[in-house]
Amino acid sequence: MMVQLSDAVDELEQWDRGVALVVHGMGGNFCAGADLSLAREHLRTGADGRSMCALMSDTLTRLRRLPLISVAAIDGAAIGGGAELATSCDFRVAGPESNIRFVQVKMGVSTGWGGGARLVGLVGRRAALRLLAWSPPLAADEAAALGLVDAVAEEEGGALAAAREFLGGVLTQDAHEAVRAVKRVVAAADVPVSDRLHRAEADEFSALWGGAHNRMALEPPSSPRPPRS
Ligand SMILES: CC[C@H](C(=O)O)C(=O)SCCNC(=O)CCNC(=O)[C@H](O)C(C)(C)COP(=O)(O)OP(=O)(O)OC[C@H]1O[C@@H](n2cnc3c(N)ncnc32)[C@H](O)[C@@H]1OP(=O)(O)O
Repeated sequence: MMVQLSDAVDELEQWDRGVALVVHGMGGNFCAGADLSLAREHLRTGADGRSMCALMSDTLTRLRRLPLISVAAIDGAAIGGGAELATSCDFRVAGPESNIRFVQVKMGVSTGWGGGARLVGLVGRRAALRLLAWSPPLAADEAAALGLVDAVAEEEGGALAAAREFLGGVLTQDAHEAVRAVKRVVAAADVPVSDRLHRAEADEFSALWGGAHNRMALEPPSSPRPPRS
């Protein structure tokens, strides 16, 4: 999935007539983060963790810098890397029963895909630290109150339709080139800072990935693991 996402962003970078993008999940959840089976079997060391961060940080940064207005349509769970993916979009629209949870600390790591730095930008320093260090499951209305979610759909399963509605004004006006231009202007504003922060975040992640706490947290649920809350 990570490679597919990167390939999808490659394609979107070539889409010169587009103006908007909605990122959504399938099967009732937005995204459950990294594939835990893959991580258990094939991503065992800090060096593996660094490679994963390099790919995902690059992919999500490129997604964020596309000259398209991007909206994450969040029904169900956006967990771990899924929460980081949600922060890489320009806006988030969530179902009323959705939850966003940064479980990284429970997994024995920090954020590593640039989501920590983006979260500070979205909700501020104190709220970001609370969401990252305590890992509470964040309900849609609380996420909206923090400014992490921009609109809450009327019913669960309705995030995709609500995201389309959210984008309505941008899609109907005859100013595609101008919208792409303002998105490029906004995206350029955070380039030097975000590149430096994402490297530091990947360093923190890879120093912890593959460590004892992380290995235990990656075990299947039947095995002993540290409590999540
Ligand atoms: C690189 C680290 C990165 C980070 O934190 O930065 C990560 O993303 S680590 C991954 C963090 N994600 C999780 O810990 C997700 C754990 N899963 C859940 O909380 C739930 O499964 C949930 C809320 C996504 C869905 O719950 P629901 O009740 O709807 O379904 P099930 O729990 O029965 O799950 C169905 C099926 O999917 C498998 N599953 C879920 N998440 C993952 C995952 N991340 N990787 C691989 N497989 C996953 C789950 O085991 C079930 O499989 P089954 O064979 O049917 O038992």
